[in-house]
Amino acid sequence: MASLFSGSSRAIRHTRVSFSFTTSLLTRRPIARFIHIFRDVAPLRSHRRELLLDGQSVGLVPTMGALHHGHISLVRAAAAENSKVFVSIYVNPTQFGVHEDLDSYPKTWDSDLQQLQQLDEELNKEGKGRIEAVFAPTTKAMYPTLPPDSTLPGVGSFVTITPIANVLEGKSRPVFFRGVATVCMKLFNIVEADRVYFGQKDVQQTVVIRRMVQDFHINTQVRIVPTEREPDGLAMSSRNVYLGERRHRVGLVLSKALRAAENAYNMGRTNRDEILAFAWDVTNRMSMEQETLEKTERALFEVDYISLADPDTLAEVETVDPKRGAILSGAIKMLPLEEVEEGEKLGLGEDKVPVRLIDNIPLQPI
Ligand SMILES: Nc1ncnc2c1ncn2[C@@H]1O[C@H](COP(=O)(O)OP(=O)(O)OP(=O)(O)O)[C@@H](O)[C@H]1O
Ligand SMILES: CC(C)(CO)[C@@H](O)C(=O)[O-]
Ligand code: BAL
Repeated sequence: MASLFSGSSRAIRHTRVSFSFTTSLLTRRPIARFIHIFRDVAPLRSHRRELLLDGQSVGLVPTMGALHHGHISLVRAAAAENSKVFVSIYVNPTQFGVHEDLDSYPKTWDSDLQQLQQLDEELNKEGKGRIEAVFAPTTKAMYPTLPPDSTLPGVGSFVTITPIANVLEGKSRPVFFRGVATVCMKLFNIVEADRVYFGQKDVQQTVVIRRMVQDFHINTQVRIVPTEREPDGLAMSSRNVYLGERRHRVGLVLSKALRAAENAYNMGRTNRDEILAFAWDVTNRMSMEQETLEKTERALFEVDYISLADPDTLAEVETVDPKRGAILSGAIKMLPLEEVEEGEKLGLGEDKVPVRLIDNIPLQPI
């Protein structure tokens, strides 16, 4: 098996193979095709320059790894309208608060590469754009001068997008969007993609990124890809691996609550309190139901927020303007299980890790 590295000596030397085959029209012999892996900025830039001179279009999919179908759908969207796709995999420290789950964030490098390799082979068969490179930078490459700082005062160079970054997720995670905007600015400057791809699941992130691109005149198009869900409706998320069967089942309360509120809007309601009452009814009932159960049967959760907000500013709205639509969103924290049963299907970390779940439904303008 060949080792995998980009054309540069400074790129990662990873012992796994990551290549797919493309067939030469002349010889009909398979030609090994590498997905380049870059760990540093300079070799990626020189490769990017070659692609530019060759007239190739580039789509960038920023991720933190632990890839699932949600990420795959972003890569597919990128491959549908670009000849080359770059996927970044980097668990960015500055978007995690000091007490958040940076250390326990799932890391599945081998499986990530395998998934990308398999997807690239599918894209080849479908005649779509191809996965050209994975950018998995070191922290020194991403934060070249000062080490990344996650404290609120924050020493270093940061991008802040206010007031959008201060509400909803930003209220509970005060450094989150500063970290996201900062790392995305770096990624956009490094890759200089024609288009960048983000998931609807992290709706506030999409609003922050759109605003950043507009305000800083970044020369890229922002594309938003619909939320991929499990068959039961749970929004896919890398953190779902921490949910065992019990917390997964109870965690569905969030998507059900938002769905109930969406139905109220679709039935003609536009008043905030009326719409949100349907969502709160679902979460309150589930909460009460869980509290009556034994510790070995229940999964407790806390609702952080349920919001009805303007699609562009995420400011809360009193009435939905049907011409603008709105964003219904919510966040809950699944608490660790108090007691587990023998043989119970547990998540990674045996369901002792609290898990924050977020979800949203865009209320479409009519
Ligand atoms: N279910 C999903 N459907 C569509 N896009 C998704 C989904 N989940 C994540 N994404 C998008 O993938 C990109 C990378 O996200 P990330 O790597 O943080 O994964 P994640 O599943 O959101 O992880 P977590 O929420 O646990 O941090 C983001 O643009 C995110 O919105
Ligand atoms: C956009 C992102 C990759 C920045 O670290 C991250 O916030 C994510 O995965 O959604
Ligand atoms: N998907 C957003 C990254 C985070 O929650 O940290």
